[in-house]
Amino acid sequence: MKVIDEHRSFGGWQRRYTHHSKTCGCDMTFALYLPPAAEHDRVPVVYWLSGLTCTDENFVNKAGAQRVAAELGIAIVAPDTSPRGEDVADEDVYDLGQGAGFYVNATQSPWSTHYRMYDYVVTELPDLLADRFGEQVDLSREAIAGHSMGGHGALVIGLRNPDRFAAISAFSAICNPVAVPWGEKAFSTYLGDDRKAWAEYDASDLMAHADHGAALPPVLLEQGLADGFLEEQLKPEALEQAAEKAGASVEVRRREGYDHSYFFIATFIDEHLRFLARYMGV
Ligand SMILES: N[C@@H](CCC(=O)N[C@@H](CSC=O)C(=O)NCC(=O)O)C(=O)O
Repeated sequence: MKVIDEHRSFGGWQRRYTHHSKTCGCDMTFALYLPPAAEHDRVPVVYWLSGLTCTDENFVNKAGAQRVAAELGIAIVAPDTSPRGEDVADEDVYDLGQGAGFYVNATQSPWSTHYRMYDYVVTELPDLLADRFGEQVDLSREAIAGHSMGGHGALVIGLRNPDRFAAISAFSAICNPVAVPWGEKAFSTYLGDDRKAWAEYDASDLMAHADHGAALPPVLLEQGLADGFLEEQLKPEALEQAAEKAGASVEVRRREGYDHSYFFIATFIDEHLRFLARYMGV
């Protein structure tokens, strides 16, 4: 593993790392913010999953999360959004291929060779953190967050691993991907035609069929009402209905005038990190 960039930030360190991923079969990049508290204590970890077209850098450079992460004493790890490289399958569109991994384990050729973002985020990345940063981060206190495609990833990963993740934060999330164009396109390409396989990666479906909704991690979902993707792609109402059916805790905050951009995320990221921190015992 190599450090490829580092900056002092609010008394801590914002770094980028590259490493070979066995799961994805290529080099992967991730960003890690370590707050000043990590110099003397093991701090809880928030995973941030970004959206379509993003790398590990968008959140780090645009969300302005470091100030409150430093204050609360939490680490934030932000992986890239897909495997990358010349040998990695791709499409010349923004919503499929590199930059659009959708946090699934692909089963269809040629995607299944490298596109294993679910396993990368759930297993390989935490194992790497435990191995390399075991004195700085406390992996018994984890929470997960994300935006748009990454909001979908955070919801699915959090809901499928309720014993691991204390809480879930999502901005402008794709809440019901099996029922919207972005999700239908990605899932039919990566997972094939069997819609039963799709349901394992649909937050609303997972929540609606949960045995014990009250045992799921609490969700805070932030949604701008001037978001151009809201009607066609995001469907927060499907998650709310599923939560009601399951008895799960989902709070959707609808914000007049806010769009899909990082200006929206930057406005409310402090509240979301405080929400996650509370459930991680900070
Ligand atoms: N057609 C647009 C769409 C790309 C876009 O809006 N990406 C969002 C995430 S959308 C859902 O996953 C994003 O976060 N962009 C990066 C940013 O820094 O704003 C396009 O190609 O631009």
